[in-house]
Amino acid sequence: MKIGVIGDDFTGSSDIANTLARAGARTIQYGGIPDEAAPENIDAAVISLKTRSIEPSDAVEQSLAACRWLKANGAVQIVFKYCSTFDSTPRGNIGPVAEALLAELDAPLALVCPAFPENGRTVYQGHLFVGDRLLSESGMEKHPLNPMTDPDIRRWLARQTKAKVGHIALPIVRLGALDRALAEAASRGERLIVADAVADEDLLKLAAAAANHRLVTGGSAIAEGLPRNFGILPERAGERQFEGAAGPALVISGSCSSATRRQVEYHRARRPSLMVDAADAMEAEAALPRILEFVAENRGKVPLVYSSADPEAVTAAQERHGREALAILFERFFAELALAAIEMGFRRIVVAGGETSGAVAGALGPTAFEIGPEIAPGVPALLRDGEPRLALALKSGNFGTEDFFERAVAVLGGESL
Ligand SMILES: Nc1ncnc2c1ncn2[C@@H]1O[C@H](COP(=O)(O)OP(=O)(O)O)[C@@H](O)[C@H]1O
Ligand SMILES: O=C(O)[C@@H](O)C(=O)COP(=O)(O)O
Repeated sequence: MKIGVIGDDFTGSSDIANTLARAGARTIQYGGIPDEAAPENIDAAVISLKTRSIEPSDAVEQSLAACRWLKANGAVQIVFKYCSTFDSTPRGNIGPVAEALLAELDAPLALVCPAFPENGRTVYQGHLFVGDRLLSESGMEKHPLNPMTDPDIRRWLARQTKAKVGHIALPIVRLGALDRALAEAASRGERLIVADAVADEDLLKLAAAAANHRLVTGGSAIAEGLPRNFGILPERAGERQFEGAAGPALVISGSCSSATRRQVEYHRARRPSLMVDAADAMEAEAALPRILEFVAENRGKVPLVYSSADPEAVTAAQERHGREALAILFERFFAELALAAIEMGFRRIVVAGGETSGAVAGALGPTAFEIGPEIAPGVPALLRDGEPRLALALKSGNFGTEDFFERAVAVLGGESL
């Protein structure tokens, strides 16, 4: 293995696994730190953690354990994957984890590259944009767990870490003067270097400049250019084949992002759909049988079960029940629902929401996933080739077009779009 990735949530991990596979790297994605050794013939392994919204000290501990497993399995370069909208709070966890990984890898510095131009996330003058809006005016300022209220990534990151934060501006990236800029940053004692990037070409230049870096941090798009540093070329991506899984499909949505709420509306207008509210999540034992009955009745019709709600409803529910307590209850509820549906014979599962996906994937236990075709930018189909064989699409809240759920169900069944 050449590249070892530590992902801070499950959907983000499948996003970067997809990018690496597209770039020609033979990639495997693990749910958690595996018990066994990595296969000999892979180029990249992605360990999906669920560390985005936990205590910083826990996130550091788990990330270091993942880093050690990857190093022990031959990884030459470690990538710390976080969200392209830099999802974190003033306490972390991006800063504390990045700082701990720098120390673990004895690395002088690392790039900080959240930009993901294909999905509209760009960094300019150290500020993160989503489309033509600053991050803090993009809807992310109302995220249920990590409201992103400051678009200046340098300032936001500096609140999270003692490591000195630097910045490389777009003209330096474009002029190809990166080696010198990085050497100067190191001489100033800067350790986490926020890099401007507004197009894929910028990220390719940054990836080339990071060829000898032990640690790279960022969203998935920085990974497009990393395999070629090891002589791995995109042509191999054509070798990917995917049969998918046969069997009924279920869609679960715990994301409250605006893109997911549009997807829920689209699906609701066409397919059987049922909303789960805070009271259901709190009384899961009573609510689950009713919801499973709905799922069973609609087997074969791609039923949707969702808790996605608008920001006002989310805030009201959080004020009543507590933000974290409620998040945990919904996540546990959806994980149980997914397991019960699999027990009932469902074989294609689509989940919207990073934390929600992490909870569902976590309930499947330590698992290795094969990376299938891309359903939407940043979202691959995944296959668990165990007993039973399952096809999954685990979608970041913000990704995908309106009709994502039905597209996903088709791809998971082995159809090409
Ligand atoms: N109706 C709701 N009210 C409050 N919190 C909710 C509601 N529905 C889902 N949640 C919680 O909000 C969080 C959404 O995060 P996540 O699943 O990562 O979605 P995204 O990918 O959009 O960030 C989860 O922890 C989920 O349990
Ligand atoms: O980088 C991204 O935007 C995604 O890969 C990602 O991390 C998604 O996180 P959620 O929106 O919380 O699913």
